Formats: sequence, structure tokens, C-alpha cells
Amino acid sequence: MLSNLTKPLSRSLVSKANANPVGRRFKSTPFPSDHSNAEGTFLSQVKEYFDKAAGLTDYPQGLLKQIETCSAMVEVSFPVKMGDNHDYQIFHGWRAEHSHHRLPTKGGIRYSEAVDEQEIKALAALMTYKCAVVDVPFGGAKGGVKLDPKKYTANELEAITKAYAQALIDKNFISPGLDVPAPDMGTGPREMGWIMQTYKAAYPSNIDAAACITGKPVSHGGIRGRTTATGLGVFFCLKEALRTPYVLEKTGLTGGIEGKKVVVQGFGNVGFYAAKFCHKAGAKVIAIAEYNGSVYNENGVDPDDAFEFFRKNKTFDGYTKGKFLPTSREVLEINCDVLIPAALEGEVNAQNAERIKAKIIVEAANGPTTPKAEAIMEKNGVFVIPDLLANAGGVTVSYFEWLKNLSHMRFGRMTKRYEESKWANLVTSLEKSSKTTWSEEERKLISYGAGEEELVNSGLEETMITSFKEVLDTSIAKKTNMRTAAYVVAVSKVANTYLDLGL
Ligand SMILES: NC(=O)C1=CN([C@@H]2O[C@H](COP(=O)(O)OP(=O)(O)OC[C@H]3O[C@@H](n4cnc5c(N)ncnc54)[C@H](OP(=O)(O)O)[C@@H]3O)[C@@H](O)[C@H]2O)C=CC1
Ligand SMILES: O=C(O)CCC(=O)C(=O)O
Repeated sequence: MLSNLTKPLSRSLVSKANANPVGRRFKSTPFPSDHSNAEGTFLSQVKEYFDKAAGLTDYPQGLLKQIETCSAMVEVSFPVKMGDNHDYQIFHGWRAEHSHHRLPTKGGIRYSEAVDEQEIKALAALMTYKCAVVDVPFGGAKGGVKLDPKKYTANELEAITKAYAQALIDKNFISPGLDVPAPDMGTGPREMGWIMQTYKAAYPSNIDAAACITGKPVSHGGIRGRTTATGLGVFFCLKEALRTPYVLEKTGLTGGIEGKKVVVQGFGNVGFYAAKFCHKAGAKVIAIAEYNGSVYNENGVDPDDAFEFFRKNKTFDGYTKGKFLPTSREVLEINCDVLIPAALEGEVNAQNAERIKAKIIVEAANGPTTPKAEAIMEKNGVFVIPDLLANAGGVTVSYFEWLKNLSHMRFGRMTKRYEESKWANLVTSLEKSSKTTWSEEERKLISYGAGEEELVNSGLEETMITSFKEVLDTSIAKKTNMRTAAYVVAVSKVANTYLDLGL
């Protein structure tokens, strides 16, 4: 994909692009994101959001400072033997534990060439606030290694991941009770499995070792529903917004997801599932933007079909069920009802905010909108569901996985059959008393006992809806936007924890 990117646009692509839905000539998207120079670092942006919300609370300045400050940070450099000549390559990684007000701390591990100390600190702070918004009883953390995973083989990635995990273990920055990582950009169940293996090798007698990490493969103590969780949580937030009269009035949209035009940027774990659930509910996913180009179809694209093509070809170029656009960021400006940025931070910034036409933005990525962009879009009436609420489904289900690992049993195992027989008996009684016979299908529908995935998804939906309402109520009460309201909710919960405990 990177090699595609660095290639100059061919003439045919440029001329195709001139007739594009954005209505102007595409430029290639720079990498890493170029917004941070002009609009401050990601960390300074998170601080700006925090300070704005803190100003709406009455907590003492010292307490607010404590909440905002990163508690602990480790930087590790580790050698790994690479390539045919088995020479060492040195890798650099970080892990930030932003807040210890609750333990363990929690947050993903990112593999990207853009990873640096300030990014990891910003992401760790967001984790603290995110956990508080959705009442997940953890402090915030984040880790990352500066590398492009696409440049390494699976064997090399295994060696790098295990070396990074060992470095974190050596510094006590990973353990079921202290700091529990999870997937983020560039990592997934495979990497989580390698980290768990490394931890178990270091602590073979720790019966709770599997709880040292979440997002693992189900065969190794992972939970059904974690892979889809972040995207599904994004969908639940959008669904709730589209049935809330206040939001409909503000945006001028009609209720319900069906028929809504959705644009998704970033077609990885989060973007794919967000697109899939929207499509399943009847929305039209009219554009999907990947790093090396996008697909556009006014009548909607089937995310499963597009994903299958993308998986095989590593590009949308050549996909016949939509028009190929050789760009990513400009797709954010397409005329649509809902925009779901699910890639990098800073993609919606002062340079493009004025041209965003979506009525609702659901921030599936962490930090996709800069403060300057937010101010412009607020003026233009765009309703933004912020990252610390919208993408909290991942950590919510990670919490369920951690609980599963500590209880050493899958959810529903004790209750599924019991529920089924109880409901089956009720149906039989109803049949007898009403002298009717229910079809096998009706019986099944009523008496089906919930298994792990149903319970997880139900817990996720409950969490997202309750949190959305709490943030919306705060936004109305404080006369502020959803992001500031979410930060107010988070700051208040963390501050009260400190006040109850003593600092
Ligand atoms: N995984 C999770 O559970 C959670 C993730 N998030 C956030 O969601 C976002 C996405 O994470 P996730 O889906 O896990 O990561 P993945 O690595 O699975 O996917 C990210 C995708 O975005 C693509 N991408 C990167 N840069 C751009 C760009 N400029 N334009 C378009 N596409 C781009 C990547 O392409 P390529 O492969 O070519 O680089 C990749 O396909 C991140 O901000 C992450 O922090 C938030 C909460 C939880
Ligand atoms: O699942 C988790 O613990 C954390 C997920 C994450 O990194 C995030 O929400 O940004």
C-alpha cells in the first residue's frame, strides 16, 4: 500500500478524479498527518479539550492538574534479529499509564511509523476519559511501537511483539492487576496472543495470567464479540442519535438509520465493522476511504464485498462496484448524512472543516477532529459524537473479557440451558391454556437462551445507550457540545473518585 502511495498519480487517475463527487482535483494524502504542525500536537489538542471542560466544573485547580497529568511513562528500545543476515534491528516503543485512580490501567497497543511519545500520552489520556464516560472501572493507558507492520513478515512481527512485551514485563508495565493492553491500530488478536504467551512464560504459576491482555483470540481466553465491539459501539451511538428528537431537530435529519448516506474513512477493524452494521441496518455506505484510495457509489457499497476485494488486492483500484478515487482525505468532504472517520487523528482539521457536509460525525478513530475544526463545524451545525464516547465499545468489551478471564468461565455457560428450559415450559403452558400450537420457529425465538456473544452485545448496547444519554443530558444542561460534555462527565467521575479516596 505504501508503495502505491508514493507513486505519482497516473494521468488516467487524475482525469477520473476531476469528475469526482468532491468536485475538485485530488491531492495525495500526506503521511504522517500534516495537521499537527499547524494546529499543535495531538497531546496539546487533548489538553485543550480537557481545559475547556475543566473550566465548566468547580473542582480545585490542583485536582484538575492531577487528573490531566500523565502518571507514568516508559520508553523502551529493544533489539530484534531481522532478515537473512540475522543482524539486530533496534525498535523503539512506549507505554504510558495516564491515570492510576483505578487499576488496572487499560488501553491498546499501536504499531505505526507515526507513533511517538506525545501521541501515546494523548491516547493514554483519552483512555482515562473514555473509561470514565462508559463506567469501565479502569485508569487509562496506551502503548505503541514505531514501525510499519506491513514491512515485516509474521515471524518478524512475532519476535518484535514478544520483545516489546518482555520489555514491558521487565518494567512492570503489564499485569492483570496493573496494566492490561489490548489491540489498537496495526495490532489485533494475533499480537495479543503473542503478548499473553510471553507473560505466561514469565509467570507460569499465575492462574490469572490470561487477564494480562484483552482482544486475544477466543481460543486463548478472548471473548466473543470483542473483534466487532468498537464498530458495533459506533453503530449503537449513531442509532441512538438518530432516534433522539433533539439531534434530529439540530441536524434536520429524519429519524432512523435506513437510507442514510454514510461515508467511512479507514477500512480496518473499526471502520469495516462500523460500515457493516450501518449497511445491515439499511444505510447506504456511499464511500469507503482507505489510505491508498477510495471507492464511491451513490447507491451504496456492500462492505463485506468491498472488504473481500480489498483483502485480496490491497487497493480499491479495479473494484467494479464503485468508482475508484485515488485519495483518502478528500472523501471526507463528500455530501453525506453521516461521516465515520475510523483511521488517524487530525484528519478533520482547520484546512477541510469548512467543506465537511455531513450532518453527523461519529468519531470511530481516536482524535480525528482538531479543536479548530470542531469550532468551525459547530458554527455550521455539524453534530459530532466524540471519540471518547463513540469508540468506547472496544474497551467496554475488553472489560467483559478481563472479567471472563478472572472468573475463568465464559458468560452464559451457567444460565443458557436453564433459561431455555424455563421459557420452553412457559410456552408449553401457554399452548395448553390457549389451546394453540406454536411453530418450532416461534418456540425457538421465545425460548432461546443467551450465549456469550448475545450477552456481550447486550451489555455493549446498554453501555453505549446509557452513556450517550448521560453525555447528551450534560451537553444540554451545560449548553455545550457533545465533546465538552463527555469530558465534563469524565472529569467529574475521575475527580469524585479522587475526592472519595483522598489524593
Ligand atoms: N481496535 C480497537 O478496538 C479500537 C480502535 N480505535 C481507533 O480506531 C482507529 C482505527 O483503528 P483500527 O481499526 O483498530 O486499526 P486497523 O489497523 O485495523 O485499521 C486502520 C485502517 O485505517 C487505514 N488508514 C490509515 N491511515 C489512513 C488514512 N489516512 N486514510 C484512510 N485510511 C487510513 C489503515 O490502512 P493501512 O493498513 O494501509 O495503513 C487501516 O486499514 C484508530 O484511531 C484507533 O485508535 C478506537 C477504539 C478501539
Ligand atoms: O480495549 C481496550 O482495552 C482499549 C481499546 C483502545 O485502545 C481504545 O479504545 O482506544
